[in-house]
Amino acid sequence: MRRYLIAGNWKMNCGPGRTSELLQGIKELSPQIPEAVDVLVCPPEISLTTASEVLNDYDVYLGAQNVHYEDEGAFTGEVSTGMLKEVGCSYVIIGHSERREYFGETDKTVNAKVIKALLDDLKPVLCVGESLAQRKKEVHKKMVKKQVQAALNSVKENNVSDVVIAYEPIWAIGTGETATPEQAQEMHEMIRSVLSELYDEDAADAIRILYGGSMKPHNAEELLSQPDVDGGLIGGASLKADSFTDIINIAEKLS
Ligand SMILES: O=C(CO)COP(=O)(O)O
Repeated sequence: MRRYLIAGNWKMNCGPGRTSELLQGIKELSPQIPEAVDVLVCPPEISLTTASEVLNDYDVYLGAQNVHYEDEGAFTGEVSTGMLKEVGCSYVIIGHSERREYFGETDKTVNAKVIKALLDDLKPVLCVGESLAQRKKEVHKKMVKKQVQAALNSVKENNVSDVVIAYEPIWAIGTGETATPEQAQEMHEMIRSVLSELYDEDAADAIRILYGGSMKPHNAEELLSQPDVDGGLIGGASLKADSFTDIINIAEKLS
């Protein structure tokens, strides 16, 4: 049985001060994280240390939004897996469409980062998803399949269960437009079938596939009810304590 993972991608929002306030707000609204649900927050790098201190022994995982695939060296502006672990991260988002679009992330770098994260015991949240033009041309399944295959190249069956995949149609990110539950399920099912071509059935079955793209309290229930939707990677609605905890509670109700 896959556990729901409700993850907040804060993007370039919340310095240390706001991070502390937002996490305190979440703690107040949800002093006890429901047992059946895993919760993850991914603040900007500059706020990870503060987040780690505020979270302390609160049952919420900490993640970063990016990582480099080398251990150290002359890579201005980058951070390594070791640094992220040192400040308490256990997850890292890799290959978000914004990084692919604005920062030159490619299938090749995404693959190198996924491999490095797994090697160093960080769980990658691997993002895939098609653009509106690709969906209109009806090549979305082909594109997403290719992204999943490329990102998991050389990833072995014995540690693939630590990978989380986030299907995020680019046309639904920050637009208020959400994939319908049927569209989401269709893509998640396709991704799972790609996983079962690469790995045995049990391994493919254990991998969590999150939906991302304008997930809000009002649409979370129908999205999370889909059999292959195992959680959400939430942008805007994760920046408010009440909407984020509402989605956590919806996941608990469905568990
Ligand atoms: O990109 C996303 C999460 O990674 C989704 O962002 P929104 O929830 O703001 O659409």
